[in-house]
Amino acid sequence: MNTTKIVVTFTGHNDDEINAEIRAAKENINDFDIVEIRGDVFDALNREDHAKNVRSIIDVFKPLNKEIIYTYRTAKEGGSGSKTTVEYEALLNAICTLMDIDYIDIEVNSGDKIIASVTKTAAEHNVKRLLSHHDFKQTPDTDGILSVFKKMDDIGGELYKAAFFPQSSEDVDHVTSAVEQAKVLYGHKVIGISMGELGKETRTALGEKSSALTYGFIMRDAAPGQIHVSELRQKLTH
Ligand SMILES: O=C1C[C@@](O)(C(=O)O)C[C@@H](O)[C@@H]1O
Repeated sequence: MNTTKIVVTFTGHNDDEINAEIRAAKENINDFDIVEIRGDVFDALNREDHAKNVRSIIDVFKPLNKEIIYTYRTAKEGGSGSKTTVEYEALLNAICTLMDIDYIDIEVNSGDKIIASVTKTAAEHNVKRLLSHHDFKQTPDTDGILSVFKKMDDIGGELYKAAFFPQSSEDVDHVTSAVEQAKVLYGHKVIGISMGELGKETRTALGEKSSALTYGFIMRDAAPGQIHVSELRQKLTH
């Protein structure tokens, strides 16, 4: 049986875009299990408006039994977030404290101090940790990817996600074999993504090579190679 959960990534910047995404997601309600809110797209907004947008998405989808991931993807890791490390830490702590979310995405390269601080706040508010690592330029070999998952396991969290950009089909294979081996070591908490056209197969992998989560879009892709959630559901069901 396939156990990969489908995440829909929301990237709307303003009320109109967010409402359009909410409408489209409600029309495809069976095609995803989790909503990812990308807080970095609200970077131009003040704190109140950022919070209002996050809450407006949570308020629709929690009652519909969808889990929520809050992600603030920094520019260093391919997002549009330009907050300083101090602001990043404060934002993640505030979100864990104030919002009814299930998972907080923590970039493992953000440093021990931030990870420890967000870990403490997340535990106090029953929020699970999704540790993440992204490289939009290249892909290490299988051992290199396994060392990223090992670092995550040394820190500890409920989900470990690593996303890389492939230059060749061998790079894609490095991701799938690392996922397969990391699952043996750490269980069904590993997510491996090879981005772009070349890596699309990693988003619909089944069986031993499957990830705990796969990320897709409802209106527009949030990362190269993302697939519409309806296609993900179809591919993962058949
Ligand atoms: O890390 C990930 C995965 C992702 O980058 C992707 O390739 O689908 C999309 C992001 O929104 C998410 O936080």
